[in-house]
Amino acid sequence: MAEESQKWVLMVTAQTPTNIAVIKYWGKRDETLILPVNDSISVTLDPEHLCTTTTVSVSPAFDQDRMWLNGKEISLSGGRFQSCLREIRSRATDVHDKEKGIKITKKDWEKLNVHIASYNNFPTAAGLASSAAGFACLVFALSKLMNANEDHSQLSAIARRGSGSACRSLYGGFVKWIMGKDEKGTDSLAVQLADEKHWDELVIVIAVVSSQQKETSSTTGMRDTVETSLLLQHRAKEVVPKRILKMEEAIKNRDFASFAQLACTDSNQFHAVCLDTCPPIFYMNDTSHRQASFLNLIISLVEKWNRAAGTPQVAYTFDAGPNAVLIARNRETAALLVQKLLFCFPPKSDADLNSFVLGDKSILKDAGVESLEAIESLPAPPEIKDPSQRHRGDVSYFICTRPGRGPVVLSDESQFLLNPETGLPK
Ligand SMILES: Nc1ncnc2c1ncn2[C@@H]1O[C@H](COP(=O)(O)OP(=O)(O)OP(=O)(O)O)[C@@H](O)[C@H]1O
Ligand SMILES: C[C@@](O)(CCOP(=O)(O)OP(=O)(O)O)CC(=O)O
Repeated sequence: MAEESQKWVLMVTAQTPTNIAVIKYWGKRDETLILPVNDSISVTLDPEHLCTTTTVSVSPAFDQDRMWLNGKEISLSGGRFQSCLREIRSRATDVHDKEKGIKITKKDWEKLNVHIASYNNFPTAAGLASSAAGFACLVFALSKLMNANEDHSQLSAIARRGSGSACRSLYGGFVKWIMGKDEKGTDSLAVQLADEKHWDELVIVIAVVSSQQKETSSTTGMRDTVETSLLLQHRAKEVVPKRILKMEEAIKNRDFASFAQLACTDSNQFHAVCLDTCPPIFYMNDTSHRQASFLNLIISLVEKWNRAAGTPQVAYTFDAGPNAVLIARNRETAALLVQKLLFCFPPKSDADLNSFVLGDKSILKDAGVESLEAIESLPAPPEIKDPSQRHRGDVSYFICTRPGRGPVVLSDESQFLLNPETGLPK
């Protein structure tokens, strides 16, 4: 270790995307190792719009491991954080920073403490996969700091110990989490099926209904499901294995009809499995009649539209919360989708369009909706039964995004979350 001073601080900052499952992970066969009961497939979302940024740092001056999440110090004592830290430390190798004159040997890493600061540019624990982006980013950044020469699949198996879905955020594009067979979980890891450029016409629109933290966490929910649902056993054994093969084919061939049909059916079955749990879990209409009508409307709109068009235009999928994720086959369809959504779910009258539609705002231009007045004069979608009923304010905001890239290291110091001199939050 650099003997002369205790002052040095070495740090790495990384940025990692979230992902949305199109074949869902729900249920563990091993709670501690986080081993799933079935394979799953996801699309990585563009980190330009939704991402986690994490700075990790090391210094002989740090007297314990510490972490700040979204500016607030949190405890690292939980088993999931401890597993990730332990697994990465055990793979650390020698680090030599010639510029700073710092040498850290493999053995030193056992004694050195780390400081971690992380920031999600979207709501945490609200069903937008913050744990996925968060743990993927933590593991990726630590692997760079500690020079753990593992490939992304090996890192994904470590991120899995933080949160199952996190393993899929180690890659961009289209990703499969292979459940694996090994009791120790060494083969339960993510692989990339295709990168984000393979199918870059897809446009993803997320309708955020509630940014509040949800009532039943995924972890507790899926534990109850494994214990009580017979439907889950059927799903994991009979349904998902076949669906995974079909979804891989659909992605490979950019076959949107098949992709959409599989994604919608799988989301619906995931929620059926939640209902089949004792006590039942209502992720899709958790808190209010308002939310239930939002979901009915969105699903029936997409289903009717797809049927009328003769082939699917849009896929929907819902995770462990009421937010809707809609995947449009191309930009043209996405513009139509945005028009229909804005007609049905206009913002409150005092809203500002700029904070109502986030992410890739250029879709608004394509949709011809560049002002609040334009939303008011949109034509009623033919799929809607009662055009006089507009559900004003039911959607908090929309995020327009697309399939995106995997983790990257950031070199711009202005994006670092820790002070390079002190290793404390900026
Ligand atoms: N940036 C981050 N770095 C490390 N851990 C994080 C980060 N963001 C969130 N987490 C962890 O994930 C937890 C939230 O996970 P949870 O599964 O409840 O919500 P979510 O991931 O946002 O929603 P969902 O999994 O349903 O999509 C936080 O309490 C924290 O432990
Ligand atoms: C509905 C899901 O989003 C469930 C995600 O569950 P988590 O990965 O959050 O659960 P833990 O492994 O217990 O941390 C479906 C999916 O992402 O595949």
